This record gives sequence, C-alpha cells and structure tokens, in this order.
Amino acid sequence: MAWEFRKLGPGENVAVEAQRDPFAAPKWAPPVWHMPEGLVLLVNLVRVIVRTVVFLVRNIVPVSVLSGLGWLGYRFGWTVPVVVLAPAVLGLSGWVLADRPSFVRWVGRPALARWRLVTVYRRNWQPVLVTAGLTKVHKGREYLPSLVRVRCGPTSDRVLVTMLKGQAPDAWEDVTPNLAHGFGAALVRVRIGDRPGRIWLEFVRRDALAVPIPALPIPDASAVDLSGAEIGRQEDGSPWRLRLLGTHVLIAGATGSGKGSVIWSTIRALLPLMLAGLVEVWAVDPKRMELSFGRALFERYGRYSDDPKGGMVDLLEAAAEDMNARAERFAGLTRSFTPSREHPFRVVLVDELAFLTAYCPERDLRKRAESALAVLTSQGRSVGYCVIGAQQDARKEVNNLRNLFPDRIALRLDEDEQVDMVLGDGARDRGALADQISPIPEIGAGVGFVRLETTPDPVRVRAAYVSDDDIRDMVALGFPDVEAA
Ligand SMILES: Nc1ncnc2c1ncn2[C@@H]1O[C@H](COP(=O)(O)OP(=O)(O)OP(=O)(O)O)[C@@H](O)[C@H]1O
Repeated sequence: MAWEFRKLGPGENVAVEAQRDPFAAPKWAPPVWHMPEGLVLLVNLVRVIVRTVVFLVRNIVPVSVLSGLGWLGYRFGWTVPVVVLAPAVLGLSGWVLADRPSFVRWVGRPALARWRLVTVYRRNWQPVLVTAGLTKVHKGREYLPSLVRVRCGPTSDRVLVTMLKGQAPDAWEDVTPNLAHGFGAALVRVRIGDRPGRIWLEFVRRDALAVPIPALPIPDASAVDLSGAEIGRQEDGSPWRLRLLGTHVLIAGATGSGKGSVIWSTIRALLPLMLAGLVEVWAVDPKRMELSFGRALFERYGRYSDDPKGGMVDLLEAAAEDMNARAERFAGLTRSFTPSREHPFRVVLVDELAFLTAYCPERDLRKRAESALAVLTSQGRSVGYCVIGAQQDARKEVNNLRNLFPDRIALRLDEDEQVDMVLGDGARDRGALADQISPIPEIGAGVGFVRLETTPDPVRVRAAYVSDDDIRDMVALGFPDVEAA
C-alpha cells in the first residue's frame, strides 16, 4: 500500500493512503508530527546520561578504585598510585601463595563471574533470548527476562534468571541448545531457582570429567562411610559418594559404558571394612568377566557364584533366607543397622540382572531369582542388606524389578527414552543426557548421571577407573598370609 503526505499547515502533516480512484471514499490516518531537532538531541542526551549512571552504579567498586588512582596520579604524579597499589598487589600475591583455594573462592571466582557477566551474559542477553523465543512483545513493548546474578565454578557458570511472569522452566528447557550456542557453552542445564519465578541456568564451559580418574586410594577403615562411599567425582569437582546403607543401587549402561568401574570403585571403597569383617560382598557373576578377576576376594570375604545351573540362584536365596532370619532377630529391638562381625553389612552384587530375570533359559530359575531379588530389595534395607545390580538393557520388559532400587545410576545408554526409565520421569529434560555420553572409553566410560536425595536435578558423575592391576593389588591386600608364605 502506498502512502502520501498532505501538508495541512506549518508542522502539521497528514499521512493518507495514496488513491488513484477519484470516486473512492477518503481514508484518513493520524497526523505525523514534526519533532523539533532540539528535543531529539535532548532525549538522546538524557538516555546517554541514564546509561552512564546505571553503568557507574553497577560497577561502583572498579570505577571508584580506578578513578581514585587516576585522581592521585593526576594530582601527585604516577609514583603515588604505584605506591598505593604495591601493598595491595603484594598482599594478594601473598594470599595466593599462602592459601590459593580461599583466594580463588573469595577473589578469583567473583572477579571471573563479574567479567563473564559483563562480557558474555549481559552483552548477548537480549539477542540470544529474542532469537531463542524467550521474550514477549505486548502492545509494541518488548518484555525480557532479567539476569539477576552470575556465579562461576571451576568448569561451569550458574546464571540466576527471573523469568517473565507466566513463563515456566519448560520454555527454557526446550531451547537449551540455542542458549548453549548463543553464549558459547558446551552444554546448558536448567535448574530450579531460589524462589518461584526464578531459575538457575547452568552453562558448562568445559567437561571436567573428560579425563579418566585413576583408582582412588584405599581409605582407612575408620574413614569408610556406608552412607556415602567415595567412588569417583562429580562434575563440580567434589567427590561422588554412593550411599549403600539403607538402599539398593541399580547401575544401567550399554555395553562398554563402564559399569565395571562403578562396581570395582565401590568394592575398593569397602575393602578395609571387608578385611575387618564388617562388610561382606556376595557376588553373582553370570558374565564371568568383570567379577571373576576378584573372585578370590569374594570367596574369602563373602561368597561368589557364576554357576548358571542354579548356583547363582542358590546364592541369592541363601541371602534372602539369612536376611529373613536377621529381620526376625532384629524385630522390635533396633530400627537402625550398625554392622558388626556377627552381623556384617552384606552387599549382594549382581553383574547382569537381566541374565537372571530375563535371559536365563530355565523358567524355574528365572522365577526363583526374581522372587529372591524381590525379597532382598523390598525388605533388606533396614537389616544391613544392599543389592547392587548392573544391567545393559534398561527396558521395562527386561527388568521389572527396577522400581525396587531406590538409587539408580544411568551410564551411557543406547536410546534417549531409556534415560527416564532408569532415572525417573523428566530426568532427561532436566539435563541427564545419558544417551549422548561419548562411546570412546577414555572420554565417556564410567561417566553417568545420578539423582541425589537433596535435589531432583540429575548430577553428572564419573567413577574412578580401577584397572586390572589395581584389582590384583586389592586381592593381594586381602590375602596377606598368602603373600607372606
Ligand atoms: N571409569 C573409567 N574411566 C576410563 N575408562 C574406563 C572406565 N571404566 C571403564 N573404562 C574402560 O572402558 C572399557 C569398558 O568398560 P567395562 O568393561 O567396565 O564396561 P561395562 O559397562 O562393564 O561393559 P559390559 O557390559 O560389556 O561388560 C574398559 O575396557 C575400560 O578400559
């Protein structure tokens, strides 16, 4: 449609639709006002002043320091600011040398957070959010979610965001790839914020778990905590502690995903208590691969079976029977379990659950194994029994005991829908991308996601790698008499 202007008087122009047809009804549009140049300049000047004041207030500390030093230099010469700065620089250097972690915590990280706030997040905030469709335009006005705070960790940034009124975290979860590319991060996860209407965006700058973690040192017996045995590292660099007391653990992962490293790191963490007679590991090893390496250890400090003709099922049934006897004995006496030599904490380790519950050709054995496992997992927690089951296939039809395992670990999985089957509904949307873990062993083996009790958000972890030599050393430690002979 073409428009033309009609001048009605000085400074009064009217925009009307250009019409070729002389008989058409006239169409009128609002007048276009002439804006005096001086007013335009004034408005722009006010804008610049407001922006400068906002910048100065937001950056009050660096601006005050720099202007103070500048003023000293101007008033008394450049040596004065240097003399003023020197003790501060010396003090900070001394701090770094004396206590680097506290310097990083109180100075390094906040300074990095400030820097990334200004140069990465605030700078790209509007264009990225507009492109990702997270802004709204209403009556010609653009509404933009606001950026509250940035915190920097060793490998990731956490950005606190106030969403638009009426927005939900799902809207952000749907566009995490856009946010990752927009802000130059490897990965973005959406976390619940400190109050309704707010979320934390976690921008992963680099993969802290990309390098294998060597086997952890065997702890002292007094340092072993059955409520949190250290078996690897979390993405934020803190130890990954696996709870064993009062729970059962399911480890799901495709072939080569590193289930063995989770199993062996757990045994390694328990070894001192096994040697002290306070923990027993009963191992069921249908694959005869992973666990057979430490067979001697289980036979001496627990039990071991790889017999497909019924030995493995017998072992499970013996465990269930013993557990029942223990439950009867403890009934009404105690509610919390403390391991002793008489009643050691018993870990029942099943390397491939699906073999016993789905693949075993004998129906009778399958049924017996399933019912022994169901008894152990449903009643064993409070009397010092913990079942650790590993399995390659997370599908429901393969393992319908899954829900009896309160704690579950998802290592690399073949399909995205298996993630929620293992970790529970919504886990993948909350960032548990177990199907995207690298199949290259050095990068992805032993890497997985867990859900901790304290937060519904899945946490990325990596188990330490216990090599064959490490296992040999552990076996040697378990047989000091043989070594001495
Ligand atoms: N935590 C780890 N860090 C680095 N490399 C690892 C780790 N765990 C395992 N690996 C490597 O990955 C390979 C596969 O590991 P592993 O045999 O434990 O997988 P799995 O899940 O038990 O497989 P399967 O189900 O086929 O037995 C191993 O050869 C090992 O070298």
